[in-house]
Amino acid sequence: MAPANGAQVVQGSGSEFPPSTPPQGASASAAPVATPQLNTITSAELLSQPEHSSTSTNPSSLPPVGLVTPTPVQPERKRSAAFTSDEEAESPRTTAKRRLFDESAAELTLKELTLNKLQADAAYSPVHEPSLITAGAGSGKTTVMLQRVRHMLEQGVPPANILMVTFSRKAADDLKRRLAGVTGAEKVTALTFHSYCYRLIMRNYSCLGFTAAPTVWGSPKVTKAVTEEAIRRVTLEAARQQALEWMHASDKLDLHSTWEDILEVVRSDHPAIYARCKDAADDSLRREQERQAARQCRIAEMEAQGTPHTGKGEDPTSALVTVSDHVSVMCTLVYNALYRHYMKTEQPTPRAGEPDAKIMYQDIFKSHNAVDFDDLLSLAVQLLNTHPDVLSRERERYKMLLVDEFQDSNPAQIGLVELLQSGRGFVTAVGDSMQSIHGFRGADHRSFQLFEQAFAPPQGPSIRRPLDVNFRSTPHILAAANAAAAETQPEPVQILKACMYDKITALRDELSDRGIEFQVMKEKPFFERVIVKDAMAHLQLAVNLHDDVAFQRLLQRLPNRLGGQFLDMLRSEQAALAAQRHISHVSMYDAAVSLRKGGSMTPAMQSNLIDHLSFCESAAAECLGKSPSQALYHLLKGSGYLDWQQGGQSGEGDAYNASDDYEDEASSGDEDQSAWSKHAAQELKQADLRLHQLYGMARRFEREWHDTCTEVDAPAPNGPATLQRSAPVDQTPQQLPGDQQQRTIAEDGILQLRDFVGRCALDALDLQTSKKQQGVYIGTVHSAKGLEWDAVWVRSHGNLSAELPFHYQDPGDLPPAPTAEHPYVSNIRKRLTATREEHAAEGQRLVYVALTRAREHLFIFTMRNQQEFFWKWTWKPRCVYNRPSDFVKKIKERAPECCEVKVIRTPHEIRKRMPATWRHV
Ligand SMILES: Nc1ncnc2c1ncn2[C@@H]1O[C@H](COP(=O)(O)OP(=O)(O)OP(=O)(O)O)[C@@H](O)[C@H]1O
Repeated sequence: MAPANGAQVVQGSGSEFPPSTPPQGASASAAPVATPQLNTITSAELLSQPEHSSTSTNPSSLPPVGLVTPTPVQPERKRSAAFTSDEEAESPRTTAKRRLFDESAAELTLKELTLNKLQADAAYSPVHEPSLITAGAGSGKTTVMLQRVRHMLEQGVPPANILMVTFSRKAADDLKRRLAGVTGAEKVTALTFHSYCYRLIMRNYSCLGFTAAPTVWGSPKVTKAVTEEAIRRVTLEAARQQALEWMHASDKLDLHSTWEDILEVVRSDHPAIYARCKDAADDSLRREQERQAARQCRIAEMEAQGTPHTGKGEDPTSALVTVSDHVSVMCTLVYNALYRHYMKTEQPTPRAGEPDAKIMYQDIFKSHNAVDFDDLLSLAVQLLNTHPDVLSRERERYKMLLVDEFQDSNPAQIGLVELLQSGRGFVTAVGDSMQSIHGFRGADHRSFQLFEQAFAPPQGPSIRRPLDVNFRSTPHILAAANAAAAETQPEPVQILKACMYDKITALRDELSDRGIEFQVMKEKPFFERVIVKDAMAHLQLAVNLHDDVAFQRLLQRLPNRLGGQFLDMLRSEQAALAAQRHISHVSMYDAAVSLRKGGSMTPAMQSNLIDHLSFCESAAAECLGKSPSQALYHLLKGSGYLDWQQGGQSGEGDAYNASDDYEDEASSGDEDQSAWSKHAAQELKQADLRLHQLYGMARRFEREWHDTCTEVDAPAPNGPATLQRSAPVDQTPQQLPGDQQQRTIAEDGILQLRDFVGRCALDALDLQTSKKQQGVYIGTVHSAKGLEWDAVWVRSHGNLSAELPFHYQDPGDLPPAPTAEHPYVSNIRKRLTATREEHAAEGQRLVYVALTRAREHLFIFTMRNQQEFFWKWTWKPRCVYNRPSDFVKKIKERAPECCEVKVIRTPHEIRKRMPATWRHV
């Protein structure tokens, strides 16, 4: 039988590998486990084949790092077949497009792949043994991980017990996609670290002190507002403590005195100071009121002219500001005045223990029943550490754990893996230290060592499984990548692919001959669209009435919207209620209920408020027993939003071009829709394609959810008693009687809805990529990690390391640190000033990742001159001269045979035409 990659293979005999033992817990008398029926090559055969001379598994025969050993053998891939076979029958344009953009055409399915010896060793080692697969880019690490899952399934591990974890949603989807066709694989769970943690927290929220399943907040706007609020609260609290110390002589004050008490004492003991501060604070209040009044007038004028007020520019996070600004200004002024006063009269005593901004920050989230995206991991670890029952349930549920891209794990992620697998080690980790590009957000470069310390048996054999052949890129591409990263010692890899350098010019000629245009995909992310945000706010409110961001959004976006004047009343009511109840935060919903009872409003406002609240209150009940897609439809209908959209009255400035980013997720793979579901989908489609797309996402989520959550969950402390399901929720399960059945379906629905809302919140924060196959994918190197394309264009200017999310800055360029900087702020400062060496090394790895994404064609652009905006205390445009990146120079020096240098346009033209120039390669 001819192997897919041109190598001769023999059927695996089973004697080559240690015989597999059944997974722990299986009966000792169980029938012997079948040897994997996959083609394998013995090392002897490998060595005996001339075309594989460079793939010897003897480490001493590996070429020196940075050198490439091209061989004349090119593995036959599906892609190659597609290039030659039916080409004549197709129009030239279609063929060329398919060649460039059809990712799936380039891929061999798992069953078709023939693993080499090292890959087979790694994939088929006993499933209950820990394994650390480390190798360079394109060497098949992910492929081996998937083969290992397939092996586990063949060994009888229940699919529901297998959890694959990776770093982005796209990568998780990709794992599932590549497993398609393997029996049982649809029930295997593939999640990102964050979504796993969110699921865990959502099912056990009360153990962490939440009142309901928390909402995930992570958008930069929200976190910035919370950070500001936390810093303000910390500053005020520190000032309060200091003011108390200065005024210790006053018998009217003690440790628990509030700012109101302090102000009262200042008013009686220091009337002059008080009067000065009060005047200044009143002045600032008056100015704020004038600003608000002017804004109201503008809105009223716009409405009178028939111009819809879109709410654009309004900051939904302003809802987070709960401490009255006026009080805050007053306190700061008094603090400063007291400081000056006591500095003159006596030596101030040193401050007492500083309040912690991080704790304050988390408290603010908790008071909103929300969690910060970045805290999901540490909260999950905290949960598992403090609740052994939850931990043992999780260990029981996911016995087998496989982690991709392990080099990017941070300490919390490593801790999570250790917790879930401590004492047994049914865990496989896969990674490449050369591709560690998340150091800026805390990834720990010692992750492999920590893994070995945790799971390798002290005196036993090594658990490292190296791989040695790059199956992805042409020799020239790999030589260029190795040259670019030469100083950072990449894992050595050899080449199995033939040189395809001559094809680069062929591709260029082909493109221009056929008039193919590049389609640039740089859409506004789906979850950033106004209509999608509106629809999501409906769902968010249904699962958490106290989600202020969603509450405020609907307040201002639904047809009977309540304007800015009402919002001001609501905020004052929130502050008043919080003060009255001696708590830090009262939700907008609670404040609105209080206003409904007796607020001084106009009758129109009153009636709109009553309508709005009755919709919000019925939303949660409405969703009980409904799947996310059903809930979405019913909520949009119930609030009047759907009809409003159908009437085309929303008048949003979010013009939608149907060809932009629409994917018909509702129909694909969803053939067994009920008549009701078809009708709902149709109605949503008529209203707006994006609503239809969201509905499709919900349907897809439901199918996956049922695939991966069908086993019985042990009763969670706050979750439903049972989660038994075998049928989709729009069909009635037969096995449960009466009330119990009703209750289970209802609880199941709300749990599923929460899960869906959480998933969408995480997706909105994940790297935004389109799933569209057609067109050029444009993204960051970070978002391209783990993926591959036939042709890759890399834009380089200066140095790619300048593209790292945290720029290196000379400490001298940073604003001077205040004398008493809070530790939280100094931490951020420290991250900003990572050493120049650390930054440069991560930049080099970034280059390596970028270049190794290419299968056959790699273009690197360096612009000599370009207009740039750069940050130097102010935004200023200026034209800068770019010296070629260091890595471009390195490639030219070390691998000159690999590159062709070509000037494609004058700098002026490039400047004028970017990004359209990308079309004219
Ligand atoms: N034994 C094999 N025969 C043929 N092709 C293979 C083999 N192993 C892997 N490949 C192909 O090589 C390419 C790279 O594989 P994979 O993505 O698993 O590598 P990786 O090591 O995870 O890469 P990276 O570190 O860059 O993410 C894929 O197209 C895969 O199908």
